[in-house]
Amino acid sequence: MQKKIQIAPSILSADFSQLGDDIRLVEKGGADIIHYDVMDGHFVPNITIGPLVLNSIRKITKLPIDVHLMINHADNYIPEFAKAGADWISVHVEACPHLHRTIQLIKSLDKRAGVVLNPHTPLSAIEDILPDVDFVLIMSVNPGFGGQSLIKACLDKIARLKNLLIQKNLEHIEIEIDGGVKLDNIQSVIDAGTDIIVSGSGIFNTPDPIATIHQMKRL
Ligand SMILES: O=C(CO)[C@H](O)[C@H](O)COP(=O)(O)O
Repeated sequence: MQKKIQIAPSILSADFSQLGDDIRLVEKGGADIIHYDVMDGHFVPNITIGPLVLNSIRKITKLPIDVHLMINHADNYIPEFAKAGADWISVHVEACPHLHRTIQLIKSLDKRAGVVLNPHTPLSAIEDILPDVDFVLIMSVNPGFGGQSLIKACLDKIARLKNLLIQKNLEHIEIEIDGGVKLDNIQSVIDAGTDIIVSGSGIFNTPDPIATIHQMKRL
């Protein structure tokens, strides 16, 4: 099944003093999705933004907002993120002891549900939850910070996940990558079988983010 590759700028690398303008800019540039990173200072060693900021940006963009929860106790916060305007919500397999229940909670709120794997976590950890999710997010850096280098072994993991989805007749599940994707490595990411490309510094830290998105889309 041929899927359209989608570009999801991660606002972690936006200028928060002009967040609305930066989101409008990437929307104008042809971004398909806005990627929204939530970090709690426990599951990952950094703290970012919560439902309050999400509620504000929901008012200024029509693009789907993809909320990536890098937090412990996700079940306690998912309803609030859903109410604040999330369209997609993903949770880490490493942070959710009752992952099936958490995925069902996301779906009960009519949101697209995703499961996320850290670079060291094997695909076997998500095999049994695959029929319940809409997308799988493969971390290609250790989560917590933007601007890191892509861990190349994660591309092999994407290729193996793609084969697994074909074998299991689950090709409708989308594969998303997050971390270290830039113009100079995006072709290898596409070749591995990725459907959704998250890029933060690779878009916002370039001189012309609109031109960068256009170039990414051309590839
Ligand atoms: O989840 C993340 C970090 O945990 C970010 O979305 C990711 O790192 C994107 O930033 P960059 O493209 O600069 O690597």
